Amino acid sequence: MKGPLLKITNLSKRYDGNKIALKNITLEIQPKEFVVIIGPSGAGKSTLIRCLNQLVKPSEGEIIFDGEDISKAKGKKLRQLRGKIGMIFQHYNLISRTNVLKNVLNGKLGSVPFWVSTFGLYSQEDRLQAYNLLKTVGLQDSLYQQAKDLSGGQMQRVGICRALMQEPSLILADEPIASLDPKSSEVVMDYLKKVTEERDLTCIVNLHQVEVAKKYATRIIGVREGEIVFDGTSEELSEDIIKNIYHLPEKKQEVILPVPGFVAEGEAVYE
Ligand SMILES: Nc1ncnc2c1ncn2[C@@H]1O[C@H](COP(=O)(O)OP(=O)(O)OP(=O)(O)O)[C@@H](O)[C@H]1O
Repeated sequence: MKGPLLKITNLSKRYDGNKIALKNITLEIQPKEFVVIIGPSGAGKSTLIRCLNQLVKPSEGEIIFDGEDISKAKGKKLRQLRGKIGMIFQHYNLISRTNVLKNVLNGKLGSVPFWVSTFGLYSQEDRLQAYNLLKTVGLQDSLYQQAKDLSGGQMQRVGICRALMQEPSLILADEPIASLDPKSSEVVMDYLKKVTEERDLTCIVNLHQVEVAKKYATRIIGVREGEIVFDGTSEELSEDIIKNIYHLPEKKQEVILPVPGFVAEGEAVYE
């Protein structure tokens, strides 16, 4: 593909008509990039990722994905574009009382008639594809286990397979390791990086952990208060820049005056 996979121009998001979560974001993402978005809580990372597939409706701006404006797409067109974007969630979003194989096959939902999924009539080819994906992430022995019986790390590996089942060109991962311990986080990130590289996919991941971002990203975007304040490589992300991304404007120190006659709990009163 020639040109960027994503071209975001003047993207803004205002929640409830007033809370500004994104301010005029302009950004291009090239095919095969592994982009990690970092920034403090409330910076707008999730909003940015979710605007890309219209899980959150942008207030202003344009998002050209694969040559088409996804920000204005509706109905069939939107479903078709979303079909090319796999999504991975912090809380996995698996069907807990359904087995691993069926959860992965659900990735096909957008591209098969409803009765195929309702009655579990997936083709042999689809089943084989799901099995091969699960094998890639080391879960070939858990096909018939219910999702609820898996560990968090295993659930997220199923989440990765479900996203890949769509055969997307873009993967969006919204805090994929925020609920995992460091070891499982590493396993999940290793697999995510491996499967996206092997398939030449573009990946955009939101992360809280700067060290993890530096280890995996080909490009890091720092967001602060709805704006991009850094865009560069892991090597370029210096300590000072990290401080700047995570630094919030200093709040005015509130002076708390003692209330006459008030005695705090546990406080001794000396006459
Ligand atoms: N549905 C919503 N309605 C109103 N305000 C929202 C909504 N979702 C997010 N916000 C606000 O928009 C801003 C950006 O939130 P967002 O979740 O995108 O940040 P974030 O960087 O992903 O934070 P975190 O790392 O904590 O998930 C925050 O001030 C948040 O309170």
